[in-house]
Amino acid sequence: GKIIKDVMSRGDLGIVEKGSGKNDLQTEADRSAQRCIIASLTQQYPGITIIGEEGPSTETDEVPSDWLITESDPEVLSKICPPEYITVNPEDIVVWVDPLDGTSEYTQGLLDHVTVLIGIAVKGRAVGGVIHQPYHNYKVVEDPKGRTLWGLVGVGAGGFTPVDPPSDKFIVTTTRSHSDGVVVKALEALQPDEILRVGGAGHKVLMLLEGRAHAYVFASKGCKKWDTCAPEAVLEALGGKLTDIHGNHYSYAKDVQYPDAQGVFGTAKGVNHQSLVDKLPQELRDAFPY
Ligand SMILES: Nc1ncnc2c1ncn2[C@@H]1O[C@H](COP(=O)(O)O)[C@@H](O)[C@H]1OP(=O)(O)O
Ligand SMILES: [Mg+2]
Ligand SMILES: [Mg+2]
Ligand SMILES: [Mg+2]
Repeated sequence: GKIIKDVMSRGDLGIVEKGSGKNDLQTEADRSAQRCIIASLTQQYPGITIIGEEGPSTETDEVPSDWLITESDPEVLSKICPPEYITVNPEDIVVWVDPLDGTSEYTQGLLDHVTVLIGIAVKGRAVGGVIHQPYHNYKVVEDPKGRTLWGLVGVGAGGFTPVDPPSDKFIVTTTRSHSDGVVVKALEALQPDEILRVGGAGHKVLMLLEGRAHAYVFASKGCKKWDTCAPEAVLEALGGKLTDIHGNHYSYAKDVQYPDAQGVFGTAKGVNHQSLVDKLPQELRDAFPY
């Protein structure tokens, strides 16, 4: 988070177009935050698989020593770890890193849409996640400290206070920078009272966790495994659900294809996920085959 803020305050974002479609940018903040996270995790956990959005690191990728994070969150360490995670083999663990989610919005100054996502998959299932929001409350406080949410399926979550969505209306959140005709068709099928178009997969799941929307619906193949692993784990640790638009969980095993090719469908705790999925017309679902 600090690296992301430092790049922004220096003013030269170093934007590169990744060229794989519209609004697919990378900045110096994406590159540096990924080097920090991957170097820190690799040093502490050499036996696991770590996959980052900005590609594999190179041998020349020395990071400054003060970028190597070694401390742990005492709140998390005070919890009792479920036995299935204690005995898990490092080979069965994949960590999916999105060093900066919401890059488009970052370059446009919509800073609270930005999150840092670190998702932990065990045997292909997204079970652990950290969502760091470096600019949380930046419009209200002068020098925002940011906040860090975490969740582990079977343990719970922390770093924030969950809120239930309102019961008198139905609010859906979706993309603001990667929309198209199919994305809109899916929203229309759900007949929401309100649509909140905001950036970032992490940020949209925050909207579900804080009761600002009931569902996150993106009928498009633009998201990738690092966008959804951490958000899925935190959401599900608190009783929500995140799947593809057919209602099936993605695998986050090390050999999967990166795109979330069947879209994203997330719901807050207490929302009937399957009955919302069932509202999508068959012809729309047919556009997202396995
Ligand atoms: N077409 C796309 N090309 C590249 N990235 C995408 C695309 N669609 C979604 N994403 C990624 O998923 C996130 C959520 O999408 P959206 O904000 O449109 O709802 C984006 O911030 C972006 O992650 P990132 O910013 O990490 O590259
Ligand atoms: Mg990106
Ligand atoms: Mg992302
Ligand atoms: Mg990213």
